[in-house]
Amino acid sequence: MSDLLHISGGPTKPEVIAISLSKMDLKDGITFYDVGCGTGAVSIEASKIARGLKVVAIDAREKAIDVARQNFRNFGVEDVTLISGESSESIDQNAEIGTIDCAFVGGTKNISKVLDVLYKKKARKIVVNAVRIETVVSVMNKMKELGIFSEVIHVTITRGYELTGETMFKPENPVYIVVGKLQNE
Ligand SMILES: C[S@@+](CC[C@H](N)C(=O)[O-])C[C@H]1O[C@@H](n2cnc3c(N)ncnc32)[C@H](O)[C@@H]1O
Repeated sequence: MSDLLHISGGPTKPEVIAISLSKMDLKDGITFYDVGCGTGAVSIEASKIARGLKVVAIDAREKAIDVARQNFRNFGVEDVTLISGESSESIDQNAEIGTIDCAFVGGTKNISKVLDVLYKKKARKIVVNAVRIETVVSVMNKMKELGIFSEVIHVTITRGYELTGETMFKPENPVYIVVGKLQNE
């Protein structure tokens, strides 16, 4: 198996991906949006959970799209549409977008507009990762305004590493996971 190609800002830590995806109830054949996909690591893990996942991966950085494309090829993610652009505009303008079952939002620029557009497209489950407290508060407030706020989780990971033949632990930056779902979910 190839190593995942990295890019600045990514990949999302595997433990954070695991918790985020556990909130989505992924099932075979559903449509999964990776908003601010970076390396594509989240879509790759989601594809391991649900066979036949239809992935739509969006990033505003051309470099991220190139890296994600290579990672998808290397990890055998086949049913994937890559979109280069600002996600609030790309999702809104893409007339072909049908159902959005689950959306993972790892890139929070213009987050209020992104949430508006995901709500407009009736995304059933939305999971946002954020690291800045101001972003967390605005995501929570926006989800409450839309009537979709479900829960917020603060995740800290402390990873062991070897030091002089023994084991020390080093904390990584905390991540907040904000979950939104449509009322009937
Ligand atoms: C923290 S990185 C995402 C990491 C990714 N989940 C991974 O595992 O590699 C955030 C990414 O979101 C993108 N991004 C942020 N806001 C965006 C937006 N509104 N539309 C499209 N891409 C966005 C950035 O270009 C960046 O590549």
